[in-house]
Amino acid sequence: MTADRVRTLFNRIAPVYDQLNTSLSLGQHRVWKQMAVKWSGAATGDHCLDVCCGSGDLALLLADCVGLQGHVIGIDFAAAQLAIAQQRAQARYPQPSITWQEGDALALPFPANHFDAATMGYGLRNVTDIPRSLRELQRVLKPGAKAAILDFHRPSNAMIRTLQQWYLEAIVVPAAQQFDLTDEYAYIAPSLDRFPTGSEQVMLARQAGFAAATHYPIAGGTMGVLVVMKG
Ligand SMILES: C/C(=C\Cc1cc(O)c2ccccc2c1O)CCC[C@H](C)CCC[C@H](C)CCCC(C)C
Ligand SMILES: C[S@@+](CC[C@H](N)C(=O)[O-])C[C@H]1O[C@@H](n2cnc3c(N)ncnc32)[C@H](O)[C@@H]1O
Repeated sequence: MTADRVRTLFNRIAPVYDQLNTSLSLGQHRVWKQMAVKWSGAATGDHCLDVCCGSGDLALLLADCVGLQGHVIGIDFAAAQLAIAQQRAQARYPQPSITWQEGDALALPFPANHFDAATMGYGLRNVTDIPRSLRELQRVLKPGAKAAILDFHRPSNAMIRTLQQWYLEAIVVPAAQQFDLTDEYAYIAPSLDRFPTGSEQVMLARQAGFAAATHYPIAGGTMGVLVVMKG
């Protein structure tokens, strides 16, 4: 799938993206995102980056960590997703210290060695060049800084893999049908088939220049968090 088609897909699903995530994961996606933010090491006063921020879930959680003394930049190339993120942030008091920026994860508009921590939630599987995205993430982190990359993947356990595929086919795609988004949500399954396993992600992270990389399976192995650190 080309970058333009990915952008179009996420612009199209933006109005119902959050509500479907919540209903389809029974609210668990918030827990998985909180885990990723915790593992990023973001702390009070930090300057953090949320890559492929979408409607802003992880950026808003990062902002809670860094407080008003810190700052978070959420970057995404789907304007409709960023508009939702902006609305959600503006509904908060006090206004979180976040900048929403339209941009490409494959060419981050930031200097090298700039961020204290970063997150990427369900974004790495959707970029068109995973090694380049990892190299960009490594470039913009400060030495010693970490990033937590949360995403789905195919579990190694055959029974859980079958259950995951059943859930996607029998629950997720039919649920999207009510919003005429069947094709958009049917994209998830083949995207999982193409996505590297946990150990492959670790190898890709090391090849991208990260000094350390560990993959933590969560949600019964249907997802995972790749925690990387810049040397
Ligand atoms: C926040 C979640 C998914 C984000 C997401 C990621 C994508 O790449 C998409 C692509 C196209 C359309 C939508 C998305 C998208 O929303 C996770 C929660 C929502 C999931 C759709 C729920 C699916 C649950 C998993 C398949 C795990 C099943 C567990 C099994 C029953 C053991
Ligand atoms: C599944 S959403 C994840 C959104 C959010 N991180 C979350 O956890 O809900 C994937 C996001 O990645 C964005 N995306 C995909 N490829 C991108 C790229 N090359 N540059 C910037 N954003 C990209 C899409 O526009 C979409 O908003």
